[in-house]
Amino acid sequence: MASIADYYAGKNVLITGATGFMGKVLVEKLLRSCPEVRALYILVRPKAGQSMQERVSDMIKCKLFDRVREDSPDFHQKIIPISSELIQPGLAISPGDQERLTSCVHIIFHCAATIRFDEPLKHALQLNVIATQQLLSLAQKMPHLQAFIHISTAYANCNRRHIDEVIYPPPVEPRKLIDSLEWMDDSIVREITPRLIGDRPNTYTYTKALAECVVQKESGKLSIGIIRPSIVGASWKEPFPGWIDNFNGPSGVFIAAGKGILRTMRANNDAVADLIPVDVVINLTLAAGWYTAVHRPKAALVYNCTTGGINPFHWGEIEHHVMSSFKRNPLEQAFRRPNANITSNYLINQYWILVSHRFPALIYDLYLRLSGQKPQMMQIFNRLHKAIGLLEYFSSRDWEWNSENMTMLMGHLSPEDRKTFNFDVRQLCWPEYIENYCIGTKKYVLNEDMSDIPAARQHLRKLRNIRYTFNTLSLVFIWRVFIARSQMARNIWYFVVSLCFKFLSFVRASSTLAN
Ligand SMILES: CCCCCCCCCCCCCCCCCCCC(=O)SCCNC(=O)CCNC(=O)[C@H](O)C(C)(C)COP(=O)(O)OP(=O)(O)OC[C@H]1O[C@@H](n2cnc3c(N)ncnc32)[C@H](O)[C@@H]1OP(=O)(O)O
Ligand SMILES: NC(=O)C1=CN([C@@H]2O[C@H](COP(=O)(O)OP(=O)(O)OC[C@H]3O[C@@H](n4cnc5c(N)ncnc54)[C@H](OP(=O)(O)O)[C@@H]3O)[C@@H](O)[C@H]2O)C=CC1
Repeated sequence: MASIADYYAGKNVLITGATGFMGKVLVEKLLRSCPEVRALYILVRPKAGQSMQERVSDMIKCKLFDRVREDSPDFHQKIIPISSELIQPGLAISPGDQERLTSCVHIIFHCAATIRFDEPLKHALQLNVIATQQLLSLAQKMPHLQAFIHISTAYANCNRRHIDEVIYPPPVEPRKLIDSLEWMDDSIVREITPRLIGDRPNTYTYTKALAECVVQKESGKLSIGIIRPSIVGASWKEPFPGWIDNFNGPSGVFIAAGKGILRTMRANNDAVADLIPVDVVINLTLAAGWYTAVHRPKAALVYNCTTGGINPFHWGEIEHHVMSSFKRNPLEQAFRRPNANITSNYLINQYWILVSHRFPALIYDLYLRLSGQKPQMMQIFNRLHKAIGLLEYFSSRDWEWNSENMTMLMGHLSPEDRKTFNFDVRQLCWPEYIENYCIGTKKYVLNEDMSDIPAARQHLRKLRNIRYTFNTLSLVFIWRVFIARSQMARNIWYFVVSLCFKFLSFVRASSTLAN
């Protein structure tokens, strides 16, 4: 049987979401490990004042593409951007481009989605469900299409504790929901959203579940694979360890903790933290594309792409490794020393929010005001609390995913493909991965230089000294206030001071004797 790279040789691949986190890694890996692939058609929209072409040129200049640039400097010639806005009718693809795509595409990877947890339902539905439906309609017009790979999420069915590699019945018939929301005012939709999403935490997981059903409906006509990654994190090995370019999922939490801003968060120490490196997800995705095209399974195959059942790691362990990693490799200009704790107790968390978030923010904003600057810390904390509040659902619960199809797929790969498209997470060493992840957030998300680490360490020492001074002054202040008011407090104070003197005299005497 053809190897994965042999299969992709001469193939035209269509990718949505190629400018996103996972899409970029997919494009890079395809070009690097399947150098004979004919062309990658990527659906891109103009954004933030940049044309489609400008966005793609910026994308391929990024560090992620350094390795493929070295191997084949002309790699960009294989990337063919197609203008498309996925929430428009017909995906806003011009008739000429539609014809071009339908006549040549062999395989589709559908990565585009809105992954925001606070997305209004109508928009999430338009992008995650209706656009998927439109892409499937386009796919059906492609005579050479061999596989349609849809990227879902392991949390599409997070209202269940045990999740098999099956498509569960939808919470509502997608067509009915689409028809009803079409005529509804945004304010009405906002009001009924909690009722509609029911026991799911947000519109993202809800619409991703609906999208799976939409995809399943076409599985009689197309060869389909559905990839369900859990929490996608920085790369494990490829193209280099620790590559990450966004604040999503745990990355923003790690950075906020590394900067000393985040000191407390609600999470269950003993719950499995189902992180999965992005390169593992992409390797599995490419292998699933190959398998789907070669074996043409009759029903859509679902791949739960998770680590918890194979190589579990827990939030408590993550906390420990993140904190120690940022102490070894500190971020620049930290607000406080990194020292975050997770707790599952609501009240304890609220207490620490008050003491370790709100109080320091208040003092710092006061300092900014007094020095003629604009206060900003309270605002930063308000945004952080909003983001953390949306993530807590996932860090406080445990799920069990069955990942038999991942194992089955691995069994079908040749020894060579198993190395090139490695998704065997049994080999993942978590402490090393977390260390590289934290360094990756520093280097690639915050663009900080590793050569500045000594200065960052010096800054942490300065912060420690400020804390010691502040604590000492506070203690003295509190005692002085008490001493002025109560005889008993005064007695205790004199007792403590005399004890300290006695201890000091004892130390001095014993050091004189020793000399
Ligand atoms: C105590 C510490 C120890 C560490 C151990 C414990 C760690 C526990 C971590 C728990 C993490 C659990 C994560 C679970 C996720 C599972 C989900 C399932 C997986 C998926 O299928 S999808 C991927 C996940 N999706 C997301 O993560 C998206 C979530 N984000 C949002 O919904 C929105 O961004 C949010 C949070 C509502 C904020 O919206 P808004 O205020 O409108 O801000 P913007 O998004 O426009 O961003 C503005 C600006 O801020 C940057 N940003 C975004 N998030 C953060 C952040 N968390 N920290 C810092 N900065 C952030 C963003 O990049 C923007 O910057 P610009 O420069 O572009 O303006
Ligand atoms: N990140 C994670 O932890 C996980 C992600 N997933 C799934 O993986 C897939 C990729 O996620 P990820 O890469 O992290 O997401 P990103 O947000 O990084 O990327 C989303 C992509 O979709 C594109 N897109 C969004 N809206 C439109 C639109 N209206 N028209 C055209 N393109 C659009 C974006 O384009 P643009 O650059 O123009 O905005 C971008 O390329 C998603 O399906 C997600 O559900 C699953 C599990 C976990």
